[in-house]
Order: sequence, then structure tokens, then C-alpha cells
Amino acid sequence: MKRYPLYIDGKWTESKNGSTFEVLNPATGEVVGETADASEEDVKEAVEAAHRAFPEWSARPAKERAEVLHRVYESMLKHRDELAECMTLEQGKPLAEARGEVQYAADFIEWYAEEAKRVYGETIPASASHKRIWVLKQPVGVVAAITPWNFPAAMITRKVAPALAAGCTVVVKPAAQTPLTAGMLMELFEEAGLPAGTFNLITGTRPKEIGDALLGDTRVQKLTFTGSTEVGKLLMKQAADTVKRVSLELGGHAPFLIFEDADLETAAREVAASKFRNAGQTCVCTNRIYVHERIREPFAKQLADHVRQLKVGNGMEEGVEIGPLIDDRALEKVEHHVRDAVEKGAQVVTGGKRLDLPGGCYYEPTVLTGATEDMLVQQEETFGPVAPIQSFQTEKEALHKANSTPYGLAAYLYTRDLSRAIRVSEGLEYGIVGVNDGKPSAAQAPFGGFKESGLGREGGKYGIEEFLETKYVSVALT
Ligand SMILES: NC(=O)c1ccc[n+]([C@@H]2O[C@H](COP(=O)([O-])OP(=O)(O)OC[C@H]3O[C@@H](n4cnc5c(N)ncnc54)[C@H](O)[C@@H]3O)[C@@H](O)[C@H]2O)c1
Ligand SMILES: O=C[C@H](O)CS(=O)(=O)O
Repeated sequence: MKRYPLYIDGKWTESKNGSTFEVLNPATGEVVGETADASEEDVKEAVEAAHRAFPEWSARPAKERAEVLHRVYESMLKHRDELAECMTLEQGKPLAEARGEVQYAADFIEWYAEEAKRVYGETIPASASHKRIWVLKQPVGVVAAITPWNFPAAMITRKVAPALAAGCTVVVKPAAQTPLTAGMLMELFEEAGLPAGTFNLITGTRPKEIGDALLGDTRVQKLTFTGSTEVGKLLMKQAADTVKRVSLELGGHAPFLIFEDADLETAAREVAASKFRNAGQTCVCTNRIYVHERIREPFAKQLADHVRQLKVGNGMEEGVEIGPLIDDRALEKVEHHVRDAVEKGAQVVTGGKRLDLPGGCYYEPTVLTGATEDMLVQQEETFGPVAPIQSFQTEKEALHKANSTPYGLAAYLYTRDLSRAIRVSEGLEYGIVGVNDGKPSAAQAPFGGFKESGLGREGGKYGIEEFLETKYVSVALT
């Protein structure tokens, strides 16, 4: 069983009050680990360590910062199976997905190791002949990073990699459901030779207390948060008190538009790839499926046939494709959404109930037809393996329905008509659009949302900008 203290100022340390908490396996309910339960005092010490470490780390040549990140990248790949197993034990995703997440998480480290050396400034022709103007990019300072449970590795490296590359120092607070993967990552960063205080890890079961301590500390210049829109709004308000820079990666409610020229088998495969990844617990999962009325029935059959083949079970078993939901509360939300849909007239084509496997929070991968906009599945992020289908008649109607939500993270469409693909992609009010592609996420692309799905971008050349300030210097020649 894994056990991790806090990691503050280059040292593993118990929480000030000595308290710890257990980590449960969502597939079995068994205890799989234990970590320290931080208090406000521990958070203050972590921020102090990050503040103290900032001058040296930010002054290091970018090449040296890049070399540390490259060592972390190599180490993650070397320890991929151990990291994946740890992730599956505490989060539940199937091993194959967990191994994929380790690679995805490592890709951010690699990308920002390279990006560190390309933080360029510029010169601007001054309007006065005796003046010179140049623009600098400088690290913002101490960063507080708060991350969710559904991608225990990637949501940390997608923040820590650009922050460290830019010369910032960080305090990371992972979700209480998945602190063990964070601890393993911390070990790899420590082995890579990060200076003390550069990366600090705070785990705990009192997120508000920890968040209040981070957001209330004037030494913390930046908050980068990934999680629900509800909590994101709270933190954005809190950050205003000290005008902290804020990056928010929030909730999604992705539509998938299937046009009448779609290849049904391929379209069903892409919808399933988007919908059922991590048992439907990703921010970019398809939540709403809009199918042209002429192909609604054959598409629904195609998708249901595909879904019935999916193997549900403990993610530690090779071949399992759908693991458990993270906890009972998540399971009850999915049940509530399906019950509400059926009560309002939806039909269950396959699935539609919890799976009574021993100890776990399992729900059958489900396909519904006859969905209508008044149903909860069409209004809220289900965050579970439920695929509600409804039909549309025109492109304009499909686009209107797709955009009729406060969310704007990811959207998808399937068509073989290039003009339609371009027209609809441009019309979708979303930060990420997959055209015939149900899994568009990649470390080199700018991941982020419109509207209430967030602020800022993570990944690609854009992601490091979130950790940089822009300064210009004007020199009058004497
Ligand atoms: N846009 C993205 O990139 C992205 C990625 C993953 C997950 N998400 C979203 O995250 C949600 C699922 O993750 P979750 O259940 O962990 O979300 P959550 O908002 O409940 O928790 C996210 C993190 O915030 C912490 N937290 C909760 N309340 C807090 C408070 N008052 N003050 C400070 N910290 C607090 C939690 O402990 C956790 O570490 C979904 O809505 C999903 O769409 C978005
Ligand atoms: O759920 C959140 C992740 O950001 C999804 S992805 O793996 O980045 O697509």
C-alpha cells in the first residue's frame, strides 16, 4: 500500500497535526493508500518555500530548467506501468487508458522542456529617435495549482510543466480521491533534481481550507484550476481580492453532430471513443448526440451494437474497457439523469442501470433515444457512461441546439462534406472541435473552453503564456 506525506521545501513531511486520510479503490472499495491531510499551517509553509525558491529557479538559464524537465519525461516513461497501476487503483480507469494518460502527461513535460528555451521577447520601433523599446517575458512567480481526480497525472503535468519551464515555482493540491499518483510524480520530480521549494505537494480532505489559504496569500501570484465550473466560479471570485492571474479549465457538455452523409460505423466508433473514455468521466466527453433524422434509427442501432460489446469491470483486469465511476455520489447522479430522461420520454436502447459488481460503483454503458432538451442529460454534465440521442432536420437547427448551453469546451461533428465541416466548426461556440475525431486532445494543442468552460489555454505554445508576465522597457538615450 502506498503512503505519501506532504512534500514541502524539498522534504517529505507529515502534516502539522499529524493527520492522514485513506485512499479507496472505486472498483472494490478497498483501501489502496494513505496520504497526509494538510492544514492551513502546512499550506503557509509550502507557499513560503515556493516564494523562497523563486528567485533562484527563475534566474536559472532556461536550458537548465529544460534539462530537469527532460529528466522527468524520461523517468515517467521508465515508470509508466507503475504510474498507470497506481492511477487505476485510485481512480478506476482501465490500465490501457491509464498507460495512455501517463504518455499524455509526459508529453506535456517534453513539450514544455522544449518551450522553455523559446520564451522570446521583441523590440518595438520607438516613436522618438532617442528612445528604444523592448518587450520582456518574465515568470509570474508562485503558482497555486488545484487539480481534479479524473486525470490524476495529466492535469498536474499540464500545469506544472509550463509553470516550471517559465521559471515559476508551484504548490500543487490534487483531489483527495487521487493523491497517490501525485505523490509518485513528486518522487520523479525530486529524483530529477528540482531545487528545494520549486515544486511543493499539498494533499488533504479539506479543499476549502487549503484553497482559502492559497488564495488568501499575497505571495501566490497565479491560480491555475481544473475542475467543475461551480468551484471555478468560487475560486475566480476569491482570486479577485488580490488580483491573482487565473487560468480555469472547467466543466464541459459536448455535443456530437452526426450529419446524413456520415459513415455510420466510423461515426459510431468516434462517438463511443469520445463518450465512454474514463467511463464518461472526462470534461470533453460527448454528452449530447444530435443525429440527422434520416439516419437516427440506423445510427442508434450501430452505436448500441458497439456499446454492448464494451467490457465493464475492474480496470486492473486486462481487456476491461469501462471501469467504475469514482464514487457513490457520481453513480447516483448518473442514475438520476437516466431516470429523469426515461420519465420524460426517452427510450433505453441498451444499459440503463447500475451493475452490481462486488464493491464497486459500476454503471452499464447506456444509449438512450428520444432525448429532448428538457431532460437533465441535455442540460447538465452527466459525467458518466450515458449517450442520449436526439434528431435534427437542418444544419442550422443542429448548430443552434449544440450552442444552446453555458458550456463551451469541446464539440464534435461527423461529415464527409468539407464545406460543411468548415462552416459548422466555425459556428460552434467551443474551444475544441473534433471533425470526424472523437479524441482531439494532444499536448501540442491549446486546450481550453469558451463561455463557462474556462479561461486561458493549456498545452501548445499558448500554455506557457499563462505563467508569464509581459513587461516593456523604454530607454531614453542620453
Ligand atoms: N476543462 C478541463 O480541462 C477539465 C479537466 C478535468 C476535469 N474537469 C471538470 O472537473 C469536474 C470533475 O472534477 P472534480 O469532481 O474533481 O471537480 P471539483 O471542482 O469538485 O474539484 C476539483 C478540485 O478542486 C478542489 N476543490 C473543491 N472545492 C474547492 C474549494 N471550495 N476551494 C478550493 N478547492 C476546491 C477539489 O478538492 C479538487 O482538487 C468536471 O466538471 C469536469 O468537467 C475539467
Ligand atoms: O477531462 C479532462 C481532460 O482534459 C480530458 S483530455 O484527456 O485532456 O482530453
